Amino acid sequence: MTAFEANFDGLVGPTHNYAGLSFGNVASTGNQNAVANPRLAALQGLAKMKALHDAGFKQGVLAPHERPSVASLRQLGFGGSDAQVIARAAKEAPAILAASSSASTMWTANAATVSPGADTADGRIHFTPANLNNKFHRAIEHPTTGRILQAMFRDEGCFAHHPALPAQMHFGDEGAANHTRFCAAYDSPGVEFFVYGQSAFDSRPPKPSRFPARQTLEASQAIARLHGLREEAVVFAQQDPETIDKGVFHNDVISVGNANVLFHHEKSFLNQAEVLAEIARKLSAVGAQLVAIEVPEREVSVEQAVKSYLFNSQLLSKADGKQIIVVPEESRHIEPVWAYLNRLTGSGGPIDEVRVFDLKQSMQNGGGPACLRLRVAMSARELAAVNQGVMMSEELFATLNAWVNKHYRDRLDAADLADPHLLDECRTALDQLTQILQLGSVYPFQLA
Ligand SMILES: NCCC[C@H](NC(=O)CCC(=O)O)C(=O)O
Repeated sequence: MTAFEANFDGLVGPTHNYAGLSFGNVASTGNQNAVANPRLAALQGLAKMKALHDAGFKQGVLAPHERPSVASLRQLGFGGSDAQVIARAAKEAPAILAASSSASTMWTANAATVSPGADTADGRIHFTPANLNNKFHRAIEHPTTGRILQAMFRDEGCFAHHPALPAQMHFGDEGAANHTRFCAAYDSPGVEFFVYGQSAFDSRPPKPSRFPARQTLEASQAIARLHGLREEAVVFAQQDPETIDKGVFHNDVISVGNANVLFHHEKSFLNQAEVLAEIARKLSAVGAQLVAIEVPEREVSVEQAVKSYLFNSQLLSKADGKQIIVVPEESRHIEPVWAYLNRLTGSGGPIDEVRVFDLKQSMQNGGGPACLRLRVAMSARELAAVNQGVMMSEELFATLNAWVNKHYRDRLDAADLADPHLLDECRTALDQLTQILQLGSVYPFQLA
């Protein structure tokens, strides 16, 4: 194989907690004030990374951010020393302190949109960090995310970095969670599939009525322009607004694609038949045959898909050409979903193996296997140009496990967020992490 898809998983940060911050994400609001275990969360994520590395897949690590974000709190008028900033926010605005403390950067499917070099006008891999404009706790991620991505993908001959789109609802962008790429091979031209929740400048198409549509058509179109994608190799589709109202806050909760396969629910997109036909037509022009695996509502309902995160799975291509589906434990516990998975892998189709991971700490905030990873399709030359400090290995796994066990608490609730020591613990840990991952200085406390 001369080309690869590498998965960069978000390492869970030391402040992982359940603050109920994401209206429209039913797991997040449903688990508000549950007690979190940041150490376990990080170890669960690392175990998935290591298992996929051991199975022969290219696996990297994306570093967490400095939290609480003192800079954000200062911007909102909390002053004094760092400890005073936290004490004032805890007293006057605990909800804002909680939002500034979220470890939400673990969900790296929302870190950026990435277009491989085979698709872009200049042949480089293009990255645009997502502005995550719909939620305050996520909107503060992109400046540091951009610095970390640049520290990982430094080689200007291979990688191009754009700033996030304007931080405005018209250009709400949630990154790769709403983006899929189909192809015959990872280093041959593909079709990039952008799924949006609403059009910001056109009021005619239907919109969800209960929950927000986070991604706009106009944001997706801007990314396609910035990355220099060919019109004949791009498909835009609107997510079915009724499913957004049932808790499908990102497209990766209702569909997942890899190579020439699109695994999706019957209720994923508006005008679904036309969308699938357009993907198939554009994909055949680049030499691949779309295999669309559609799960009917009568076999797995949208509600069961949201509870189980069946579609928030990873599809990974094996050397034999078949694909593994990586699902969370919750998929095993919902009977119709597990029965479906068994039929799927026994059907003789492209997906012939299931791997199950316990990611409960992340799942309780609405983040499954697919949310935790950012995909970058690369040639062998591009892969060699990545900062090798972030690539998973036996040694890095052992180092990161020890690092987590040394620095992370095993219990964190809302009251703990007022503890000024938490910021010190986070900074000490991250300072070491940037050395382990060879990132240089990327955090506000390192740049001050
Ligand atoms: N791709 C999965 C993203 C999950 C994320 N959850 C959160 O931010 C919940 C945080 C909290 O409620 O504490 C979100 O909704 O954007």
